[in-house]
Amino acid sequence: YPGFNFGRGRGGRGVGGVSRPIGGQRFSGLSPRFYSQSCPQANDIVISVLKTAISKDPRMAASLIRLHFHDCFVQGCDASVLLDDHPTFTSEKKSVPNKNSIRGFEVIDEIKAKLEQACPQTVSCADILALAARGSTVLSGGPNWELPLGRRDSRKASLNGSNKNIPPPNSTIQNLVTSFRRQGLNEVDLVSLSGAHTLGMARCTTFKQRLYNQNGNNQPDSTLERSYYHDLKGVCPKTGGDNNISPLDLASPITFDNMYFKLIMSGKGLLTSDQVLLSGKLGKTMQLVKAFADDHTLFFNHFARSMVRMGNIRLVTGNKGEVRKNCRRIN
Ligand code: HEM
Ligand SMILES: [Ca+2]
Ligand SMILES: [Ca+2]
Repeated sequence: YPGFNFGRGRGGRGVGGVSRPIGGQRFSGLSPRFYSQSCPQANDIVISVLKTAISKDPRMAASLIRLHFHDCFVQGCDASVLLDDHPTFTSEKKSVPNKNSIRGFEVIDEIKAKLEQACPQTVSCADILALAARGSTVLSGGPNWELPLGRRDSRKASLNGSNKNIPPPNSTIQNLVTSFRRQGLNEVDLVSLSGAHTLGMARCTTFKQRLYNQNGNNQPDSTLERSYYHDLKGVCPKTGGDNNISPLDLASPITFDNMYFKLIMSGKGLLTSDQVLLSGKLGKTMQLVKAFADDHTLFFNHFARSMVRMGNIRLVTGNKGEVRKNCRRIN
């Protein structure tokens, strides 16, 4: 199809060369068959490394899914999140949402090393993040989907973008909708992608405010269920313990299921940003939380679709990019 720049992994141009906004379902310039000639074993290699990593550390699946999210929301899905400090930019690893928080870099390095052996300088680090997120979802019991590939790696990172674009855990529902909309994602994407919190852990510092002073009146968040509130105080005391961790889904933290939404229905969402999907008085997100709590297939289908949409976020203009040899450094 003319103008589609098929398989070249640049994207950002719509039909007839007209600039399009990022994200959404608009054509991304990616293809699920991008590596079918150049590296047909790419996904198998990813899965085999993931299997070992997740069996050693079951939380790793969660951490890798989150890494893809934190990449895509900053300059698009270009592996900017993987870059270490460089003379011309500061690593995104130092941003407020990422510092002492994101993990999984060693697993990405291991996947990259195996892929460089099998197919030198072929599979981008940005695609590795997307493949690792999908593989982690599947290996945790979640949905599978056809994954568009052909992303290119950035030649810079944006610490500032990372601080600005990744929403904080105390976000209001309006903040969340705005933040997702800025990436070309809608309320449905917000709710389905938040369902990734069916896996993984969060530090005390990310939910402490809810326990002790949610509204500046030294009172807990009234939307927090009582017994859960008491349990959380045990993990997260008023002073200290900031790095203690608690599961985002207390019932099934290493299984990808719709338990997250059931817990929100009973006032047991961990973060403000989780609970406001229901309590924020926004009809659309409230209805979706209920629908996903009732129907796990509906959630799985939406999650898969929204992951593809998130994975398509890219810059409209910008550098040509490259396929990095080492995900931590530009070539
Ligand atoms: C809607 C806005 C979101 C907010 C405010 C948010 C916030 C957070 C916070 C604060 C943590 C805990 C971090 C820590 O304690 O260091 C976390 C963990 C996590 N987030 Fe989100 N998140 C959001 C959306 C997403 C999305 C879209 C995904 C993926 C599609 C995602 C996947 C995860 C996962 C899997 C974890 C657990 C990570 C681990 O255990 O290592 N989150 N999130
Ligand atoms: Ca990025
Ligand atoms: Ca779960």
